[in-house]
Amino acid sequence: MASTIFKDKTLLITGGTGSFGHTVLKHFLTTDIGEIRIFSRDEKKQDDMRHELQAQYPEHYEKVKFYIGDVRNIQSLRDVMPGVNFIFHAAALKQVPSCEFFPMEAVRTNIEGTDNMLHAAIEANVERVVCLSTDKAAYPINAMGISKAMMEHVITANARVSAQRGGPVICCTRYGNVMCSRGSVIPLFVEQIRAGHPITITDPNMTRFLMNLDEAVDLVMFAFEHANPGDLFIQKSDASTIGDLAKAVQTLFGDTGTRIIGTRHGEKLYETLMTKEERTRAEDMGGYFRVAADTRDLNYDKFFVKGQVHTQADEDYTSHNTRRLNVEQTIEKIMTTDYIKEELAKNAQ
Ligand SMILES: O=c1ccn([C@@H]2O[C@H](COP(=O)(O)OP(=O)(O)O[C@H]3O[C@H](CO)[C@H](O)[C@H](O)[C@H]3O)[C@@H](O)[C@H]2O)c(=O)[nH]1
Repeated sequence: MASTIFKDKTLLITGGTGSFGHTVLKHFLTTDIGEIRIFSRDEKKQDDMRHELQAQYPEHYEKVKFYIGDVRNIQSLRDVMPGVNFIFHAAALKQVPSCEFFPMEAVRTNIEGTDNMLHAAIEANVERVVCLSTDKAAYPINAMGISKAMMEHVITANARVSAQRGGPVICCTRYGNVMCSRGSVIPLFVEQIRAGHPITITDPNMTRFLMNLDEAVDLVMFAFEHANPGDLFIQKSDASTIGDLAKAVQTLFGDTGTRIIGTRHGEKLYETLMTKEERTRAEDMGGYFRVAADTRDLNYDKFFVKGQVHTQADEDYTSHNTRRLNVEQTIEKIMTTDYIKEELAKNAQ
């Protein structure tokens, strides 16, 4: 990727050892970017990443610097900030079941951690911050989604203050399920098939937006380039039913039967990427929507205008009403991931 905007600049990725961080490195490491800082808690994951980079990118790996820290600890964020130009904030607790059982942990990492990061970024005069959220934050019903929804509000509030003071441009992205990410359903199906077990389906009629990691990075890059303070960016995404997703995986890896297990804690039948209320302020930008922040202050009286007041659009933008992939198209979509390509290559050996 040619990225002159990043020439000689320093990019910080919080939660940088995860799948998103790996994909950002794949996109940026060989460009003219100056430095990439990986900030995360787990020294083992950092060490693994360091060795991987040394082997894969012998000429570029020294651009990557590792910082142990925790977004819950603002001092560790202050320590990583000097010299940072841009931030991609990916650090989060993102598993629905674990947040359900430990909701305060989600509060500490997703809400307080994001507030800490933004304060440290504002203090350090960073130029731009893009935060990563999830569809589960729209009309949230589980602790993970609720914590991410609050995170989005923390982002909007800090973006407003930062803009007033000429500080960093802070924005947010929201996306659906990243196919084949750690612990997600596609790798689970593949393992079940390999073990000769039937694959476990919660509800064949459930739908999910399907996105690959490159698309997630593209969305973050789009937000980075186009953001006004407080904007929320959403990528238009396709979806499939879990029944069709299961058939797609079985077509590629074999059919060992299916077993219905029922909906898990905190799950929705479908996900919402953009609510009706957000749609009234959304701008269609082709492959993306921009939902502008509400820039009014608390003095509402002065904004009153006569005439029709739009408070909601007709419909939410959901995984039920977006473009629905059939089994063939779902196969094509999941084939875009490195995971599926690598696992099919193993099968061929
Ligand atoms: O054995 C299973 C497990 C899951 N599913 C279904 O498959 C879909 C996807 O499930 P995942 O567990 O892969 O993903 P979730 O939608 O539950 O979301 C989880 O995985 C996402 C990966 O993109 C994010 O990490 C998110 O935060 C995390 O909670 C859901 O409809 C789920 O009901 C099954 O049919 N059978």
